[in-house]
This record gives sequence, C-alpha cells and structure tokens, in this order.
Amino acid sequence: MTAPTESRSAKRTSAASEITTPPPGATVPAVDPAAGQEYELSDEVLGNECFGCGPHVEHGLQMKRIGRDGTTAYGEIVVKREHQGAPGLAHGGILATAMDEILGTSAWLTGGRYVTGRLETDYLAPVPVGSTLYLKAWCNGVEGRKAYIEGEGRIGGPDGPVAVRAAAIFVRVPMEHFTKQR
Ligand SMILES: CCCCCCCCCCCC(=O)SCCNC(=O)CCNC(=O)[C@H](O)C(C)(C)COP(=O)(O)OP(=O)(O)OC[C@H]1O[C@@H](n2cnc3c(N)ncnc32)[C@H](O)[C@@H]1OP(=O)(O)O
Repeated sequence: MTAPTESRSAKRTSAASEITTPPPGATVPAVDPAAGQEYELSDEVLGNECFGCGPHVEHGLQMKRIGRDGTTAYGEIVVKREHQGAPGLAHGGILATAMDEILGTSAWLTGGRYVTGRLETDYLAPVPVGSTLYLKAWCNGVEGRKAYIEGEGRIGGPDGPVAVRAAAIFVRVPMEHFTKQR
C-alpha cells in the first residue's frame, strides 16, 4: 500500500498556471489615483446591484472592501446559508465568485475597466457556513490589455489558513463594453 501523499494543489504555493503567470515583459503598476478615489466611493460608483459586492443584494455575497495598499485589495464575506453546496459548507462556485470579486478589485486599482478573461481556483480547505472569508488580491503584472492578478481567502482570521486561492487574467475593456445594447 502506498503512503498518502499531499494533494498537488497543496504542494503548489500559487494558484497561477503558465497561462495566468505574467510574461517576463509585464510591468507591475502603481495604483491609479482615480481608481483609488473610486474605491473609496465604490458603492455609489457601482450603483450597486453587483452579486459580489452590492450591499443590498439579499442573497449576494455583499463583499465588503475593507482596505487597499497600492493595487493590493482586501475584502471580507460572511458565508450565508444561501451560499452552501454540501450541507453546512460553502459552494465552490460561490467561493470562486468571491475570488473573482476581490481579484477584479485589484485589477480595477491598476486603472481602467476590466472583465475576467480567465479564472483559476484552488480549494484547499472547506469553508463553513457562518464563517468569514478574509480576502486579499494583488497584481503580479500588466501586459498590454491583460492584468495578471492573484489572490487568496483565509478562514479563522486574516492570518488564518488559506482555504481558497485564485489566479486570473483580467482584460481591459472600453466603457462601451458595459453600455452597448446586446
Ligand atoms: C472600486 C470598485 C472596484 C470594482 C471592482 C469590480 C470587480 C468585478 C469583478 C467581477 C468581474 C467579472 O465577473 S466580469 C464578467 C465575466 N467576464 C466576461 O463577461 C468577459 C467575457 N469576455 C469578453 O467580453 C471578451 O472575450 C474579452 C473582453 C475578455 C476579450 O475580448 P476582446 O476585447 O475581443 O479581446 P481579445 O483580443 O480576445 O483579448 C485581448 C487579450 O486578452 C487575452 N485573453 C482574452 N481572453 C483570455 C482568456 N480567457 N485567457 C487568456 N487570455 C485571454 C487575449 O489572448 C489577448 O491577448 P494579446 O493577444 O493582446 O496578448
């Protein structure tokens, strides 16, 4: 019988694949001052009917943006009963949504408007209903229209164990992306 081995995702230290790792020429941007200002006003700027961060979206995640440091963004969600998959535990898709929201915030802080092009997620530990997920995301580099963003969600406290981590490519789009009729 072979000894149990650590899972491949637990051995890796980052969620980023080759695709979500920035190429050598990518630059790490400073925070965009206008985006920083918008961050402080984000609820008014966004409306805000967002499933991820709308404060009044009843069954949404109601992610709170709780701080930023350059283009690094911090947030929190409390996992509700409506967010469960297996009994008592957060649904994986919900956790991916939380990561999308915090990673998107970091992309926003680099300046311009971004949409998620690709999102990769590692699930390292179950997240119980009722728990707070402490979120952090940072920018590893920007090349052309692509921002390479990475992040993690911890449980038990901001320095607790990492339960979920993600890496993504966000693609910068013009404002018409959001306003044009489809
Ligand atoms: C304070 C308030 C905060 C506010 C913070 C708000 C946070 C919001 C968080 C939620 C964000 C979302 O969920 S957004 C919703 C989910 N996402 C979407 O709906 C996006 C749907 N997809 C699209 O609209 C399109 O495919 C685009 C815009 C992503 C790309 O189309 P395009 O404009 O024609 O550009 P295209 O040439 O294809 O791609 C541009 C470059 O990106 C690369 N690229 C494009 N897609 C991918 C991909 N999946 N994987 C790898 N790379 C990709 C291309 O190779 C290319 O690289 P190169 O050739 O230049 O090297």
